[in-house]
Amino acid sequence: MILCSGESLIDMVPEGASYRPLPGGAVYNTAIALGRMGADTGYLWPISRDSFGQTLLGPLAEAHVDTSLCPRSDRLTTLAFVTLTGGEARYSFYDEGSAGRMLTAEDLPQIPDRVSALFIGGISLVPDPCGAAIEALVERVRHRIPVMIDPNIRPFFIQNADAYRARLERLIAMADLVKLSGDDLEWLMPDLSHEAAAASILTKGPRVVFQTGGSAGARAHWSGEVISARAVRVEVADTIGAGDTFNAGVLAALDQAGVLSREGLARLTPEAIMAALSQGTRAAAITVSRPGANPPWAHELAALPA
Ligand SMILES: OC[C@H]1O[C@](O)(CO)[C@@H](O)[C@@H]1O
Repeated sequence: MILCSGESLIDMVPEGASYRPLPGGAVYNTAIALGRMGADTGYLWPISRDSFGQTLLGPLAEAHVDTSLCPRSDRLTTLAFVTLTGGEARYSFYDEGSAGRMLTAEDLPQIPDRVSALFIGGISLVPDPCGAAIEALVERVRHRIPVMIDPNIRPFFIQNADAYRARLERLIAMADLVKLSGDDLEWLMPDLSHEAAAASILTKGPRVVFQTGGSAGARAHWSGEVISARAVRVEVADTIGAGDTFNAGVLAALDQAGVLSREGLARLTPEAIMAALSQGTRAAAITVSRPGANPPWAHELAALPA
């Protein structure tokens, strides 16, 4: 089971003069996308007992995502108010004292043996105590199973840039797979080109660094090689959840290829990486073609022309 641990929240997406509440959160979106693609998926994050908590549980159940490891909380669900400029999304987060933000390492459940990979990322890596809790989780499992991280950096959310940078450095050094967008790479290494920054991250420990570039497609930096995939051309509704869905495509494809394990990643092939890039970009194309983070089901992915 691929376990996803990180924020779920409600995206308040502009609609006319008002907002439409839609389930979201980077890691939640990845869990939903994995479940919809048919991968054996679990989710670990505090779920509020408020009505938005119920709203978040519905899609997880529909996508057959195992939520038995999710602690329940009397604190509120995080909200993200979204501004859209030509489909490009920006976020303002309301997470002070929320169910997710207040997760501590002591709240973490025992991780069962059936968990075969861990995916982390998003704004939950930024503040404490939840950021420290995720770090503790990674330390507990990383010797047994592969870890993928997508920091999905939201600069306005970061209050202590030095502490966050230090945390990302530790997490990237512990991770096997890293995904970064062009914006993430610019934030991390403003003096380098995206290519050079991604290649440099590869030297910090991960086996593969995935670099996404929106309509320019995606690349994988691996063992001295760069493997590229073109983006699928679609009419963009908004970019919410594109990277999150890409991550799920990558993980699902590596899982299907039987290489999503510590030993498996040691025998990665260019073909397996290409299949991962292709599934990631195809899945992301469907998500951007519709409002909010609404990842594709397996049949929708299969129906997308090559
Ligand atoms: O998690 C932070 C934000 O990023 C998204 O996941 C999109 O990538 C949104 O659903 C959420 O508001």
